[in-house]
Amino acid sequence: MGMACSENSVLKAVSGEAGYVLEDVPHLTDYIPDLPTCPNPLQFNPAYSVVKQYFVNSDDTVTQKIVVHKSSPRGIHFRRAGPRQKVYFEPDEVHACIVTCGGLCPGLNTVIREIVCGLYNMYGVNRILGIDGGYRGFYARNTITLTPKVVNDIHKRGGTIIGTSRGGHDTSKIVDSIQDRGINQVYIIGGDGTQKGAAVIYEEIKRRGLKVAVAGIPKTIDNDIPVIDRSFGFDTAVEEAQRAINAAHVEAGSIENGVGVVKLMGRFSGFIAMYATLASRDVDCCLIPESPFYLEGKGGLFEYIERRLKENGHMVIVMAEGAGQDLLSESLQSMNLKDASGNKLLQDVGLWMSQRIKDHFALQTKMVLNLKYIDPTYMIRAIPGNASDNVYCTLLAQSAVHGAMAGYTGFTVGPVNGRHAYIPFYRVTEKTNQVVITDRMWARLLASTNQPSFGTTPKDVTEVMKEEEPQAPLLDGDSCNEDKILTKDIPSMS
Ligand SMILES: Nc1ncnc2c1ncn2[C@@H]1O[C@H](COP(=O)(O)OP(=O)(O)OP(=O)(O)O)[C@@H](O)[C@H]1O
Ligand SMILES: O=P(O)(O)OC[C@H]1O[C@](O)(CO)[C@@H](O)[C@@H]1O
Ligand SMILES: [Mg+2]
Repeated sequence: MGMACSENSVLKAVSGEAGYVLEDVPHLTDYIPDLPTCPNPLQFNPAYSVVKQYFVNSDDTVTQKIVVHKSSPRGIHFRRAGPRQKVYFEPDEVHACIVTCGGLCPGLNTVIREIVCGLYNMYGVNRILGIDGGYRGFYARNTITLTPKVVNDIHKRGGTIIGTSRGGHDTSKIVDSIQDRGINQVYIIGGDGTQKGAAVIYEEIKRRGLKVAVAGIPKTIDNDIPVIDRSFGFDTAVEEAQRAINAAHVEAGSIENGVGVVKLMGRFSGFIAMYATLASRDVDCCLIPESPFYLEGKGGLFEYIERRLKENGHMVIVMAEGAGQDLLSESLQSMNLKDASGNKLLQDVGLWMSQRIKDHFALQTKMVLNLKYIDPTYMIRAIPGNASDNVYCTLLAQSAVHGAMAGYTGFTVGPVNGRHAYIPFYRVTEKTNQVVITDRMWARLLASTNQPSFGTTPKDVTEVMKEEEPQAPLLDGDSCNEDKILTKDIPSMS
């Protein structure tokens, strides 16, 4: 049973006792009845034969909310990812393709590698194509044949061996190409825009009644995709950012009144800047889009820089690229440029800020200032995934493969409170996660940097808390995953 929800997608929800809700993902049998099944070939695989209860129980679900109160309803759950006893594709029937879209991210090649190896080694599938250069590659480019041999070493390289792009999403041309090539499993790796694109591809495939499974693997270096615990590549990016912050610290500490400014990625969310700052401990000020700040006057950034230099002789500032964009557009003429996907192009806040700091010290103070600006933006994402991201990418890829083989479609995969789950597209595209500045993680950061609150007084924080979380006190990271949008509309189906 389902009900209409946003755009064309149908909310497949099942409710149980004590406020339990399963937000399920679509299945090919929802629109193609009587599809034949066959036993999962994994049960004959010697590597897995020793594993007790290797197959996921068909009732297993993963809870979205891990912190609950005695009287809380059980809340939203997602279907647990993993291999099923029955599959809906014979191995030699499968013709899979993989596409990567949006910006680069460490671990992209690992996901590609593990989809290919998972399909080959676990399910005996040997027809897999890479779509060259993102969505437009479906209809504008030749495909790339992917085998375990071709992908063997690619996890050691940054980037994506099949290329990526922004823009160029023409749904009907893409689905025509899927149909013409006889593709029946589509693995789509990309960020929020890509997952929106995957959702419309799934809708069109369903409309045409095709036996084609569409699986999304969420990617974003900014770690701003809701529901999932974290996105792959984020850990690697934070680690790589340490090198830039170290360099800024060494430079600043070696010269009179040295200031190191480091700009990191994060258009709308400051997760990379926040985690890189917390990890480093050398940072005196972290500026993110979620936390407004100002430059001049009492309690402003310039006053803080002067004070830190007088106290300590040097300082390091880390900024997310989306921080202070309001200040920038006030002083520069706003350009309003967009990339091919329609994302707003930001102006270089790091350069602008560095110049403003230099001007302030030259014109308003008698202090010497030595400022070094470091912009490692692309260096933190054009590298291979680290060990932890590589393991994570393997699980994501295998979860996607198990899901598609089991006939699920129109889903994205990811860990929810540590367990991999199949999540409906709308859940990961309906909003973007941001750092919650009333959360304990941001408080930890402020305690570590000692930066000013820039007018965010305890009173303001209390007000925000009253509005945002009526009864939940500061739960670590929990408020990032709060969801208030669809749950109230779900009808009871018990
Ligand atoms: N609403 C949408 N419907 C269909 N396709 C979309 C939509 N939004 C974006 N796309 C397509 O998805 C692809 C990737 O989008 P985008 O460039 O915004 O990157 P992304 O997936 O959000 O990743 P990131 O932001 O991490 O770089 C593009 O080809 C774009 O045309
Ligand atoms: O310069 P590009 O390739 O468009 O990508 C830049 C953007 O991609 C992101 O990393 C998102 O993936 C943003 O943080 C950043 O602004
Ligand atoms: Mg995006």
